[in-house]
Amino acid sequence: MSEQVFNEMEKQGHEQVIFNYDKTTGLKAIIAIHDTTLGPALGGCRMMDYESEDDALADVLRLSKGMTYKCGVSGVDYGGGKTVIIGDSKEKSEGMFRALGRFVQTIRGRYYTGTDVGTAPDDFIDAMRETDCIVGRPVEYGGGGSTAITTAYGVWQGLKASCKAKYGSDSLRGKKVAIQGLGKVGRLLVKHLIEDEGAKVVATDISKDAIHEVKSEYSQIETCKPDEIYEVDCDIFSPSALGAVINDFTIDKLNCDIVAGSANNQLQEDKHGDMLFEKGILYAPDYVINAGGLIQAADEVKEFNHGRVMKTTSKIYDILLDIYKISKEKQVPTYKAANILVEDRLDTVAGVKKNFLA
Ligand SMILES: NC(=O)c1ccc[n+]([C@@H]2O[C@H](COP(=O)([O-])OP(=O)(O)OC[C@H]3O[C@@H](n4cnc5c(N)ncnc54)[C@H](O)[C@@H]3O)[C@@H](O)[C@H]2O)c1
Repeated sequence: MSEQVFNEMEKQGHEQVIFNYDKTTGLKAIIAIHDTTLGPALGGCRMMDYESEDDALADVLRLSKGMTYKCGVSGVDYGGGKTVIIGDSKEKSEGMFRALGRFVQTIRGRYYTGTDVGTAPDDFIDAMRETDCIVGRPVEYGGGGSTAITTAYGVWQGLKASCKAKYGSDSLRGKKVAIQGLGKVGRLLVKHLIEDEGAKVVATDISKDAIHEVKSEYSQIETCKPDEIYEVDCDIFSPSALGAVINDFTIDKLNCDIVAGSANNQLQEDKHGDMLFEKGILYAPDYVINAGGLIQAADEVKEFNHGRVMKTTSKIYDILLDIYKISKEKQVPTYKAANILVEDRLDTVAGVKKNFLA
């Protein structure tokens, strides 16, 4: 087992993997720190009933590496980390999160964590009793509140940059955007598109209530059935519900010039990013365009400031333009261009840091 772990760490470039077991609560948590070139590692804590410890380890290694790229591209001074708790999220307890807090504290500021799938901001109130290294805190505890506002703002900026790259102008006036999912982020995106841009919106959701609520505010939007959204004749398809929506079954249905939305892991596999590129559909890499929430969480490490968060989030516009430029110059799909941008930043910062002792 340990040989396997080291092989994987070497292959994926991890710095540290910590196995934590608390004998009082039975907490089993793995913390992975991928890369701290840019600063302390940052990444949420996922709680899942993994089928095996190997599955949990594979997940934490994959997710922590992903955080290095997400932090790197967003311009924040943090590296990639992640925690997984092995267990049923219905069986959470104060003790478990206090124990997690104590383990995180032992890493002494090299890693900050917070909520992810299976955990909620309130769980970390217990962890905060034992550690200073918690982000995504409830507002009463110095947190920034819902990240949906920042995320939707960043997605809006990303849509504008994508239009600039594709059509030469960043105006969305008259552009048709097909939105999949009218949840916390999707409905705020509708607001930006209608009120700030004068765009046309076609939207769908599996929840009739969600559609009704958004329609009652913006009667001008069109709606369609959930499985019809891929085929809508539009300028931009904006996934804002689920992952893996760009896949073998949907890709030929797409009738858009741009794919740009908030959902995580939109490409089922990398090859689907290659296919979008070959079809001439501009893809805004998901971890870049949806980085607003991460930027907000990172800001909490110092002292949350809404204005600063929005300012940093607005840079998603320029970052995407840089990625599109690399993609065009090197003739590589945009998801690969984003990785090139991050790796260049890591090399530069590592170089600067080793030049002399500051
Ligand atoms: N909230 C954030 O700050 C944030 C940050 C980064 C990424 N994301 C990602 O953005 C996406 C949206 O986030 P959210 O916070 O709005 O989530 P949410 O749960 O509030 O909303 C998701 C919406 O999608 C709908 N939906 C589910 N399956 C659907 C389907 N098959 N077709 C159409 N609609 C469907 C749901 O009914 C719900 O209304 C998620 O993928 C999330 O992981 C969110």
